[in-house]
Amino acid sequence: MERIVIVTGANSGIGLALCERLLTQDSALRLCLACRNMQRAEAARSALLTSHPSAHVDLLHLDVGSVRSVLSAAQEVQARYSKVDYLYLNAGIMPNPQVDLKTLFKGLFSRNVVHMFATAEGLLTQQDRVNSDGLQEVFATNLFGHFLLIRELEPMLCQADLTSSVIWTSSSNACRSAFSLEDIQHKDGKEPYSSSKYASDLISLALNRHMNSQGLYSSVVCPGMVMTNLTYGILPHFFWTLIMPIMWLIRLFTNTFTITPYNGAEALHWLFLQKPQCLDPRSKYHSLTSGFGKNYTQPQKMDIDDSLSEELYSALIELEKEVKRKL
Ligand SMILES: NC(=O)C1=CN([C@@H]2O[C@H](COP(=O)(O)OP(=O)(O)OC[C@H]3O[C@@H](n4cnc5c(N)ncnc54)[C@H](OP(=O)(O)O)[C@@H]3O)[C@@H](O)[C@H]2O)C=CC1
Ligand SMILES: CC(C)CCC[C@@H](C)[C@H]1CC[C@H]2C3=C(CC[C@]12C)[C@@]1(C)CCC(=O)C[C@@H]1CC3
Repeated sequence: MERIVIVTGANSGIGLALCERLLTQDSALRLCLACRNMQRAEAARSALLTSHPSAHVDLLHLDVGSVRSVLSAAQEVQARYSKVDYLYLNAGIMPNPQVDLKTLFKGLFSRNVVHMFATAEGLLTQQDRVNSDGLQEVFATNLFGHFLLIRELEPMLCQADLTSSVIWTSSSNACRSAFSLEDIQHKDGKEPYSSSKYASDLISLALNRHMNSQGLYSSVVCPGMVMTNLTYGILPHFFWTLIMPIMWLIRLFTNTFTITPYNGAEALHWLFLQKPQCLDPRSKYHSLTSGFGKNYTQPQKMDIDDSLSEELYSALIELEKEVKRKL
């Protein structure tokens, strides 16, 4: 039977590289690029069809940061397909990032240097804003829109005698200290990105608890440090060009500098090949690249607990009711 794969944020970076890899793996699958900008989506589709002329590539308009858009995209999916086998929740933003240069230079000469380059913990802040649904934009895009999408697609993901995989592109920057149950949208802090990624780790665990019995399995991935539009937004372009040789050098000391979108998509691709029932709901699957350029996937236990994940799950269900009431 034809497998249906939906990828959010598929028009660039890791999402687009994943699409390329999936089509190389299985040219018979039906790939749906779920994007907010249809011009960019069309360009991505053309690029994919150039390398895979007989592939089935559909486009879906989806702005994950907008409740209305998520609801209508979910309806469109139900009208087009009879089921969804893989749902890659990959779209993400990091608006107005700022690097704390003092922490960076201190870190460079400390024992924590490898950890700092791997996670950027304490190194990055962002300026968030409220979107037209009255939600914090980073939370709405990176977490809540995707959560709503899963909820709306439940009948498509939970089919009798079939399993489905929901795969979140999380991050090594997901940090427990950035997340608070009292402020799930991270209105009051300066690390909304880190908070939203930690929340996705928690939600994945809760989804497994609630949905495994219906055939839905959720996993989280860390693609490593990848050069994409998102990372190019952190420092000026010329600076990245200047330090690029240093980046390749850093790879000799940490396997988390995957650098290219192709390498970053390694774990996302690897999960496509696994039986979802055999995966560990408490592990994050990391894309890693060795100093010699060899790609591999490694699971690492996450710093998450059941009660926190359950409380966040309930909070999101409540928020879902609230936003739907307001429509
Ligand atoms: N690059 C890195 O080092 C790392 C990235 N990640 C995560 O990987 C994922 C992919 O990012 P990456 O490839 O790096 O960066 P890109 O900016 O290249 O890709 C992000 C994608 O998400 C899309 N997107 C953003 N907002 C929305 C929205 N509201 N609705 C629909 N699509 C949206 C973008 O579309 P558009 O082109 O229209 O903006 C784009 O296609 C993100 O979740 C990111 O957090 C995690 C760890 C490390
Ligand atoms: C080479 C150095 C002299 C300068 C680079 C320092 C920082 C800009 C980077 C060090 C670790 C990086 C990192 C990310 C962004 C760029 C760094 C902070 C991410 C936060 C990008 C998005 C993620 O989800 C995780 C990445 C972790 C590592």
